[in-house]
Amino acid sequence: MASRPETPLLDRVSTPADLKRFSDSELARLAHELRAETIAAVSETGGHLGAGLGVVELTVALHAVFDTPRDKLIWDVSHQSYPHKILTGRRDRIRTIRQKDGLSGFTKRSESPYDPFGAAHSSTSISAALGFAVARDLGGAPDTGAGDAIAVIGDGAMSAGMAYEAMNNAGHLKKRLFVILNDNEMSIAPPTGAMSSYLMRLYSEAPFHTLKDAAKGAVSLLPEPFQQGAKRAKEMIKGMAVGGTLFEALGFSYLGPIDGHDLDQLLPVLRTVHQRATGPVLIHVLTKKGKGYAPAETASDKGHATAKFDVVTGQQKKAPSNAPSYTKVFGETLTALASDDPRICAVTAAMPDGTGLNLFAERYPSRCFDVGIAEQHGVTFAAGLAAGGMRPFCAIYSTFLQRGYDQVVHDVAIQRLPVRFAVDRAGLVGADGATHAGSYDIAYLSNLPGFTVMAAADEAELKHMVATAAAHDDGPIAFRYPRGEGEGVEMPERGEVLEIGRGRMIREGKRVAILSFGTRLGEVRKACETLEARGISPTVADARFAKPLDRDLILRLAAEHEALITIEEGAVGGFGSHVAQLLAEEGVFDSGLRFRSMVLPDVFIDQASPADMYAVAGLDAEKIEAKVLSVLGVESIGKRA
Ligand SMILES: Cc1ncc(C[n+]2csc(CCOP(=O)(O)OP(=O)(O)O)c2C)c(N)n1
Ligand SMILES: CC(=O)[C@@H](O)[C@H](O)COP(=O)(O)O
Ligand SMILES: [Mg+2]
Repeated sequence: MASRPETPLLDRVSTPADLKRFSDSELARLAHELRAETIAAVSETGGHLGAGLGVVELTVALHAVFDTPRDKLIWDVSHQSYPHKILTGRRDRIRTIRQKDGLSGFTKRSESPYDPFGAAHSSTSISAALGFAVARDLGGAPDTGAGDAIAVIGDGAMSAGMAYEAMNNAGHLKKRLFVILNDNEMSIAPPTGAMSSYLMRLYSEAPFHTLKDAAKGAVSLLPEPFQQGAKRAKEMIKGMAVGGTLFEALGFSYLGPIDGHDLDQLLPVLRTVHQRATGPVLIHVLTKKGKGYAPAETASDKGHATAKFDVVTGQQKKAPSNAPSYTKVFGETLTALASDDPRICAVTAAMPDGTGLNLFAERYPSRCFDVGIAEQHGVTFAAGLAAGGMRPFCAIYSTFLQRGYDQVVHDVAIQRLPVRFAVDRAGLVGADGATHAGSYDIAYLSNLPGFTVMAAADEAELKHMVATAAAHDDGPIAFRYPRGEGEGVEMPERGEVLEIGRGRMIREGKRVAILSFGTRLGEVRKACETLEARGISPTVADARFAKPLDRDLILRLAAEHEALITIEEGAVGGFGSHVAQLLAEEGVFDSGLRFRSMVLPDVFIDQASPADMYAVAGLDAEKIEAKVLSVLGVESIGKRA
C-alpha cells in the first residue's frame, strides 16, 4: 500500500510562532519547501530572486529562535525578504508582489507587523535596529515589552558609510543588538573595495584564531551551553574567528564565519547568543546568492533580479522591443565620446550594469570607478576628479542620488565644479515603487545656483545631452532620463552639443501652449491628437532645460497664448515652479495668463506598471487632454453630449 504523502510543513505555518513547534530536522525540511515556494512564486511574478534564495535557512533560523514581531527583524535593502514574507502570513499574497495593489517588493511597515522598518535603499538596518534597541531600553514600547533588535545586512550594503556610522554608535552605546552580516561575496555586481577583500580574508584564513584566542572576545559571552545543539555550537565556536576583527574594534562581539545554509550551525549559534548576549554582537554568516536554483547560482548577477521565468529551464520571459534602453544609449554614447577625450571618466555606486557603465568599464577600465554602495563618497570623489582636471560623469539613479545630496551642494555646486550627473531612473519606475521613484531630482538640483539641469524627451535627445554635458566645463550639469526603453526614434550618428538654456518647438498651435520637460512629451503628443479631433490645436515645446530656463521661449509662449501648461515627471518645486517664478517676476500673470503646472501629486505612489503609476499621478495623455480642456473652459470628454 502506498504511503500517504506528508503534508508540507509550510502549509502548517501561518505565523512564525508555528516554527517553534518544529524539530531542527523539520526546520531543515521547512527551509527546503520555503526555497521551492520562493522560486515558484518569483517565476510567476518576476522580482528579486537571488538574495532571497541565499537567506532561506537564515530566515527560518531567525524566526525559529527569535520572537517576531516582538523582536524586531530588520532586513537591509529588504530585496531578500520574500521568504520572510512567506513565513509571516503573506504566503497567500506572495504572487501579487511588486504589482499594483499587491505586496511590496520590500519590507513595509504598513504591510505587516513583521516588517518593523521599511527599506529599499541600502545600509540603513543597523541604525534602525540600534534605534529600536535604545527605544526598548528607554521604555518606548511598554505594551509589547522589551524585544530584541536584529539587523540582517549584506556584504554589499556593508560598503556604505552609514553602516559604520551605526556600528560606531552601537559599539559606544553597548546595547544588546544583533547584526547578521550576510556575506555572499556579491552586491548586484561583484563587490569592489578594500572592505570586501577584508571580509574575504576573514574567512579564507579561518579558523585563524586558536582555541586560546577563543577564550577571549565573543566567546566570553557564551556560557556552558545547556540547550539543544549547544554542544555543537561550542565545538564550532572554537573554530571561529573571534577577537581582533574590525568589528571588535568597533565594540561588537564578533562570531563567525559560519555556514549560513547549515541549520546545524545557524540554530545553535543563534540560540546561544539569544540566550546570553548583553551587548552588540555581529555574526558573520557565509551564504551563496541564488542558492539552490542552478540558473540563479550560475547567472552573472546570481539571479539578483529577474523577469518571470520558466522554472525548469530558467529561461526568462521578456517582451521583445526594438527601442534601445535609455541606459544603453547613455553607456554607448559616453563610451564613444571617451575615445576622443581622455579626460572623460565615470563613477558608479555599485550599479555598473544598471547605469550602463559596464559598457564604458569594458573599454576603459582605468577610467571607470565602482565605489561600492557609497553615493556620498561617489559624488565627492567625482568633485575631486573634476577639481583635478578630469571630466567625471557621475551616474547615479535619481533616488540614490538623494543620499549624496549634501555632497552635491557642498562639494560640487558651491565650488562650481564641472561634475556631470547622469541621473537615470528619473520619474516613476514601476515595480520597485515609491522608494525607487525618481521624483525629486528636478527640484533638488534646479534650486542650486550655477547648476545646469536637462531632461531628455527621447533617446536621441539623451545622446545630445551626453555630448552637451561632456563639453560643459562651466559648473555642474545634470541630465535625467527614465528607466526602460526609448521612444523608438531615429538615432543621430553623433550627439550634438546643445545650446545651454534653449528649448525647442515641437508644433505651433493656438490658444494653449504645453511646455514639456522630459519624456511626458510622448503623452503630450498623444493628447494633441485627440484634441485636434475636437478642433483644439495646442502649441507644444520641449523645454530641454529646467535650469537655466529658456526665458525667450517661455515668455513668447505666454504672450502668444491664453494658457500655458507645464508638465514634468517630478514633484512640485521643480520645472513648473521655476517657470511660475519667472512668469511672476515678469508680471505675466498680471496680464491674465492662465497657467497650470502638471507635476507628481503630493503622495508616495505604490508600485504598479509605470503607465499605471502615471495614470494615478494624473500625468497621462487623458489627464493632459482634460487639463487643456479645463484651462480653456471647454467641457471634458466625459461631459460631452
Ligand atoms: C543607497 C542604495 N544604493 C544602491 C542600491 C541598489 N542596490 C540594491 S541591492 C544592492 C546590492 C546589495 O548587496 P548586498 O547587501 O550584498 O545584498 P545581496 O543582494 O548580495 O544579498 C544594491 C547596490 C540601493 N538599494 N541603495
Ligand atoms: C533592490 C534595488 O535597489 C535594486 O535591485 C533595484 O531594484 C534595481 O532597479 P533597476 O531594475 O531599475 O535597476
Ligand atoms: Mg551580498
